[in-house]
Amino acid sequence: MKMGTALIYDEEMTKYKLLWVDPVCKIEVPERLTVSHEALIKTGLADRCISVPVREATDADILLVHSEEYLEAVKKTPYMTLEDLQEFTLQYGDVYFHPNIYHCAKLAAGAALQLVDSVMTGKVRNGMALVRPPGHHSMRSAASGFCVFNNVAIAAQYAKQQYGVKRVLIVDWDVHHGQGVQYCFEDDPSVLYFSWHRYEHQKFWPQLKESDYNSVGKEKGAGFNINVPWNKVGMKNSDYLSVFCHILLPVAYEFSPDLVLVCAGFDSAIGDPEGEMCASPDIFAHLTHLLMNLAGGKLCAVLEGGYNLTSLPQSVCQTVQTLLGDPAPRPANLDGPCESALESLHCVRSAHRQYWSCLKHAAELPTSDVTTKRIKLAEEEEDKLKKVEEEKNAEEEVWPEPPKRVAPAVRTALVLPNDVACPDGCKRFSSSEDPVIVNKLRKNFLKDADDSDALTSLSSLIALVEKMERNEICNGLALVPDVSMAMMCVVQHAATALRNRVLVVCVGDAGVSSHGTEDGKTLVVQFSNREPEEQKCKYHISVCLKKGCSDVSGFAQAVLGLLLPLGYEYDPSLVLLARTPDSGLCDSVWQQLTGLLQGIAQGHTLVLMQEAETSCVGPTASSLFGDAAPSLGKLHAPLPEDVEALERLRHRLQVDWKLLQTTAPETG
Ligand SMILES: NCCCNCCCCCC(=O)CS
Ligand SMILES: [Zn+2]
Repeated sequence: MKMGTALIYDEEMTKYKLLWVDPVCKIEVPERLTVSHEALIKTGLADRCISVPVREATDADILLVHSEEYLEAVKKTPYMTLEDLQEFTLQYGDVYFHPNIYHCAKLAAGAALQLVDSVMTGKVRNGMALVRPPGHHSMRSAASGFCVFNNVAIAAQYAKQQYGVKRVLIVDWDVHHGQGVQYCFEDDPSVLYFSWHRYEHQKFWPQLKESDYNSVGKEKGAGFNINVPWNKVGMKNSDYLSVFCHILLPVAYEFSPDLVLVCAGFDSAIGDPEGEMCASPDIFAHLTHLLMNLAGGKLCAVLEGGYNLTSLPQSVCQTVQTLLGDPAPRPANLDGPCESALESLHCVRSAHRQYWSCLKHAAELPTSDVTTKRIKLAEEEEDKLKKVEEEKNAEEEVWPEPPKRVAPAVRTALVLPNDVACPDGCKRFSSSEDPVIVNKLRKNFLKDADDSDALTSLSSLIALVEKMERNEICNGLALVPDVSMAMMCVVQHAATALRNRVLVVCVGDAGVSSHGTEDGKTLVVQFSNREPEEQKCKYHISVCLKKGCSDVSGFAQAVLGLLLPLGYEYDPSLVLLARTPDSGLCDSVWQQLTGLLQGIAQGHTLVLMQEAETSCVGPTASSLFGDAAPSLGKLHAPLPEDVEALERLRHRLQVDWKLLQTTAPETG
């Protein structure tokens, strides 16, 4: 039941601008919206979306967050002279007013509400609103940071009030701290606010103590406010993905939101004069993908910041193309988080370990804050030297255009025994018996070479892999007589034919061939409840969970905090996902796994299942076809021994796999 993606845009929101000289505000220009919308049109993405009109937020909508006196004051601005507008602006910081900005601010908030309506009524699955003025800095009775009304905070309150939404997750990937959102929900356990932001030990705007990692929320809201401070500029894709895998996703799955709102600011992308970060626009394809299996796929992205008129439209397109379900591009060389990011990651995880069972075993804060101080002093020295350097070249950054993301003609192909029905939307696949393949199979694999249906399914499987390699088919599912044999067959074929690496994810106790793990052509990650004999090597990883995969939260944390980082760092061209009937995995967890893994290898996921598991064909096919996986519901605490085992395993593997690191290496 793949539903569409809403796109909300109205050119009226381009009709206000800065009317006087103000070096801080001059970057917030109407062109931000026009270049973004034009890029969506030029790339054909706009036409694939469902266009939803804006509306004006009503007074009642705005009063969900803001005070009457503030609203009444802003209402007067359309009638002000230029001098009055400048006078009025002076009472706030880093923001400007214009005769038409009140109108546009109502449209920006109204656009977010239209998006919530479209998603909550099931008219669309997800969507994006291109708006200005942005919202996440505005507070109950104050404008701030180019923001007038807090679009996303209003949308969250509206969703709770109008649709009885119990839990809202707000992900703020803008490079600034949305202090307005934090203040609005800091004592509210029904709204989990996550923000990363340039901080530089409180030296960066808005220079608030409460933007640091130890602001975790207040009273009942303690634990429901997560701040990830970036204490250096130049953060890259690895830093962003690490924080998603080791902080946001584990907590988000434990929280199990009914709705996800994104403060989609793109000033966290390379080239932006505000953020001065180095993450490439395609990272937003992955950030979006990683959120799309939460809340049954109900995701509303609302534009916040983004001031580089080249990286902004690129990032917007990457986000919308992922919302539409197109496969994400392969993440370019993820070389692990930097030391400063690891510091922040460590501090955030330890500040929140008392609130979230998935973080229970996170390492303590570095005991001697001497260490932290020493690191800080060293950093400050280093930064002073680099500062001049950075100021100069923030604007001169160059980066490659994000790679084209072509969705194959066929999305999902199934290799099924003739008596098993093919779910609608998917394509039944059987290969012409290619004699070359058949003979090779006969020779290498088949015990009794005349086992014709094994031969048929294996040769179809190989043919399917070749079509995936040629990007003619995106992903596939095969019901096979013998999962282990099929796995070995695909791995051996891939090792020779495919230019690239294969990630083998095995759920359950199928015998897994270690072929290709010695030279890294294959990475095997096996989940089971059997204690592994000594860990074989860097490319053959056994994850032992007490109750195997039947413990939802233990398995979920293993997938989010271990499998995903490994998969992203390994960056294979094919993901082989095999399950055996003994796996004990329930459908919804299996669908989450199948959904999440499609962010890797440009979505080339090949699922292998035992022929007997026909009941799992439907759920698997729907996930491969791009439907959001059903929510897992609130996760209870994983078994302590599982969390400890995962921490030990991660600690041991992080030497080889940098995306598994969660603490800064002990400084000497
Ligand atoms: N060059 C660095 C100086 C700091 N400028 C901060 C101005 C407010 C930015 C608000 C914003 O971008 C909303 S997303
Ligand atoms: Zn921003």
